[in-house]
Amino acid sequence: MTEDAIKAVRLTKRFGAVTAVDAIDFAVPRGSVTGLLGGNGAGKTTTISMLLGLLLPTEGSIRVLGVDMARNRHAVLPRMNFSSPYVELPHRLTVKENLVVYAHLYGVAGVRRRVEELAEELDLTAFLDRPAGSLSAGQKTRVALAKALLNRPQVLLLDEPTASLDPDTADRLRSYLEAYRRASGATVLLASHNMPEVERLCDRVLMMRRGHIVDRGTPAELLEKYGRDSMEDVFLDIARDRREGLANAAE
Ligand SMILES: Nc1ncnc2c1ncn2[C@@H]1O[C@H](COP(=O)(O)OP(=O)(O)OP(=O)(O)O)[C@@H](O)[C@H]1O
Repeated sequence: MTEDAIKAVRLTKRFGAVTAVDAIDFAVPRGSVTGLLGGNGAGKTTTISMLLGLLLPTEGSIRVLGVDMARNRHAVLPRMNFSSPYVELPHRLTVKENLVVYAHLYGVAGVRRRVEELAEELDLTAFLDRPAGSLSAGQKTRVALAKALLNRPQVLLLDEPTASLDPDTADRLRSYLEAYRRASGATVLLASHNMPEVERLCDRVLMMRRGHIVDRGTPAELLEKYGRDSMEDVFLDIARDRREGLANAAE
């Protein structure tokens, strides 16, 4: 059994003349929380979409939990899930109806109990019977995370999991994700622009720029490498390609 929950080799996606993801290699170790970072348009969402099988790679391969996604993704999709602010739940269904429908789609055992459990844990009970379309952005984000956890995924892909949450709710959600990871041993790949979140949650990060992975390591390794005190500054150095400049200045 491979140690890596996700392994991508020469993964590439082109949209016509645009190469959104350019022959990237990376591995996400089992049980890790790995941050996928990069500025707007770096290729994070495209990468996550390929990992989920929502977009077909132009070239390259992906293995998730040892399964080749090109050949056999249906063997592994039930053990995965994702949350993204870009995916809307059906608006007219209530929150509870949405969660029940998705739970059935995912083949969850004990649907009502699982929905109640998540509603309690993610503080959704006050609006379970409201149409999903009537929720605030922050409430939608929590419902989307509940949807992503219905099947207790072993591989969880999160695109901006705390976008549009107030600091208190975001903090509680991060604690919840940490507890979920500890209890389940799940692997998490997290795209985020929130660097304090990355420092708190991620064991390691992959830094993307213009379709390439331009650096990687643990947050501590990157802080040391760039001589910075915060991941925010490391992010800016990498996004603006300042490392060589810094290295030259140090010489
Ligand atoms: N369907 C598409 N057709 C054409 N170009 C696309 C398409 N999807 C993404 N792109 C382009 O691919 C590049 C990578 O986009 P992607 O959404 O993966 O970036 P991202 O890192 O997730 O950015 P953000 O932080 O802004 O969400 C961008 O240049 C984008 O315009």
